[in-house]
Amino acid sequence: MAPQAKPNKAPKKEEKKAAAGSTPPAAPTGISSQQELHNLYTTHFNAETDLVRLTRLFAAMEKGELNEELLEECPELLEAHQRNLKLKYRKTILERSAKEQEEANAKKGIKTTPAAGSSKGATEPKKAKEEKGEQKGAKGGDNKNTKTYVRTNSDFPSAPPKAKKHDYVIVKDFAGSIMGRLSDVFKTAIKEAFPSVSVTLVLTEATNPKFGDYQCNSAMGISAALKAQGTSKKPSEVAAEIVAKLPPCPLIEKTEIPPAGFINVYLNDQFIAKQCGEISRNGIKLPSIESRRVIVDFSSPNIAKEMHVGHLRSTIIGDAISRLFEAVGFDVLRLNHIGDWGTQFGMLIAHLFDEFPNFQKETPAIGDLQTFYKASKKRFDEDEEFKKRAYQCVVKLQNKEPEFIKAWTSICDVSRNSNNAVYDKLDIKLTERGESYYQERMGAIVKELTDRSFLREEEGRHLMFPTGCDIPLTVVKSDGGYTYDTSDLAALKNRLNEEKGDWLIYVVDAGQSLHFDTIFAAGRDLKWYDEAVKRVEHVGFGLVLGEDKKKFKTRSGDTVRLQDLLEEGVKRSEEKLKEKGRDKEMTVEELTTARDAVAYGGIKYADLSHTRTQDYVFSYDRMLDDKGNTAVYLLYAYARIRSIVRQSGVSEEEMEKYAAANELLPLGHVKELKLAKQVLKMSDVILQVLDTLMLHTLCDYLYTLSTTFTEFYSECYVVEKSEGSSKVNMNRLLLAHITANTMETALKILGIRPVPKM
Ligand SMILES: NC(=[NH2+])NCCC[C@H](N)C(=O)O
Repeated sequence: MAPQAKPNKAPKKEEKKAAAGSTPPAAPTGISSQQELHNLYTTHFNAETDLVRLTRLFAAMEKGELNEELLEECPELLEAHQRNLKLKYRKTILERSAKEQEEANAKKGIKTTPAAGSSKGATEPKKAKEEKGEQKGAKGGDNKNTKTYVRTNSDFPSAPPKAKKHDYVIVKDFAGSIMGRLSDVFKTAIKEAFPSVSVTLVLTEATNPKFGDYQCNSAMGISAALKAQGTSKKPSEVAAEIVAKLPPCPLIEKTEIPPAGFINVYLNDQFIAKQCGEISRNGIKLPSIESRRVIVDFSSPNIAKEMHVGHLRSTIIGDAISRLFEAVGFDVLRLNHIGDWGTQFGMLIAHLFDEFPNFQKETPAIGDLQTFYKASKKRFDEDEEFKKRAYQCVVKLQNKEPEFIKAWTSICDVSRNSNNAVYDKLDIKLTERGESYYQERMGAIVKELTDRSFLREEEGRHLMFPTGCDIPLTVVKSDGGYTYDTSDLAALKNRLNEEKGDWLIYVVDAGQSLHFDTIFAAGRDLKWYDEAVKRVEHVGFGLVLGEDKKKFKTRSGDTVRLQDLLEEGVKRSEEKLKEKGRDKEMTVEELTTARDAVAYGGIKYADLSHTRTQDYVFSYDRMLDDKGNTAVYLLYAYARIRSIVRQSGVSEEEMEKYAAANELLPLGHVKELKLAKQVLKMSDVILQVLDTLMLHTLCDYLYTLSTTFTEFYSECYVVEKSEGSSKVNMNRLLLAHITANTMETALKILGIRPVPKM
């Protein structure tokens, strides 16, 4: 966050050191133990220093102005503060999921004690909306090919709790979505069999092949709902009645009802053969979803401060989310909301004038911006005259005086260049739209809030208190300046109204969840958007930790430069490949491609394969391990499948010909079927990730896909050799081919470059 105001400035580090380290007054003579007294004085003196420090922190805390910089003076408090933010974040998530559970139970007729903070009023609108959704689904159902299917969270009960309402991700065409098609028939059957009860469909993948491929677990809920209506029916009876009403469905081979009342669903082999045939003819088809204009705010580092690992997480996650949206045909605007405005530019500009007086004529050779920042900060803290000049620079910059704009641009350019180097390496595309972009718009926001009486003045500051939020937004500071809150209000309105975003996403560390909750609450209070129509959400993530489980830092305790981190990854990845003797089998270009794919893919995958909301430990050794759920493993697995296909000697054209001539890809071996079913799950995984924005689900899927391939390949020959002659099993070859294609699609969504040779 670009600090825009620093009212209760922390004392200079040097001052602090001097105070704590100065010699205590000499002890009076005549005391038995001089040393003891000396110690006492020292303790007292240190306690007093501590007291001053804590009082200052306390005062800031009371004003709600505690920031990380101030907290750095007290590491314990800083840690507690961060823990507190995280706990608050988790609490919100838990409360929301409790509320959802309560709503689901209410629908099933199960009574629960209301969760804290939930009310009747809160559950009702959702229900009404769901009913509206159902109607929409029924209406769209008239047209066979373009069904409108309104998904609700409960279609994927295994999904993590939701943060926001998701009812408006509308699937137009199921393409390969097995879950979608099964939901459709089960919903129809339930509605027909039990028109009086409204329950949410519970459909899951079977956890064990003993229970079939999928399971419908709605009978228990319906049985409970019927009981509440005065009818007694065992879940197994309910299940039987549902099954009796199932419309004919080519997907289903058979169903089974164990005594507990589950409905086990077995997929039809013909259907699998048909789907696989279609994929081998037409390629992987992802479900088609009603197009959305999505705005993804990610990466968003601050100028003048090096991009750090937190920004790296945002960059990797935000890019993968954007790629996912692009893959399903959304209109995506990738925004880099960089911190390029604020009072810190005063000291940077003043320093630039001194260090590079010629900056207007030639590009200043600032080199490392972090060093430049540190130097100017030191002067700012130590030199009153410089500080005064820095403030004047801020005013002149704000007045848009050309010389100052030029200086600001030069500084931004340096930062931009070093960030772009990182983006280029990682194949990341972003549109830069930093805080400065909202300058004029912030004025308009303040006017709107004032005119509509949303601001309250307190000690010269203009605050907004959004409904249900503990901490107000500081819209105007006492010195008349704007804050991070103001720019985010302006950005929110701009993205909703001017950019016409249907879905706004902010990929920012979980520590800022309070900030975003408050901003979004303000947007709703101001009626800028309706939650039922637009999805606006903070996609938070945990910290990056070092192998010591502490915040990721260099040995000397500095922030790790991303350039260095990437370089180190490349170095280690090359060493790894050489260790395996790959350099002897590949050309120099092939080795470089593989090296970079492993290094950058490894870094991305290590991040994406961890549950987003949790902290994760950054470890080169782990990410470059070729065993387990890692990018290296997947890249090897992928290259191996491609090589199996290549070595069969069957060309792409021959495969295409075969696929065109055979509508079905008949598969009989259990391992063939297992692999085919895993391939066919891709669409459902995509839909699930669209709902949750939890990319580790896609990683898990990929990993299972490649281990399933290994199982298949160890039992099923693609090329059968007997007595000098060899015969290619074309169905298996095509199955291998579509497995590799599926992997490629998924890897690309994750932003990982698949390489045909490793
Ligand atoms: N719209 C936003 N606030 N986006 C995120 C900005 C992140 C901010 N620059 C930081 O480094 O913490």
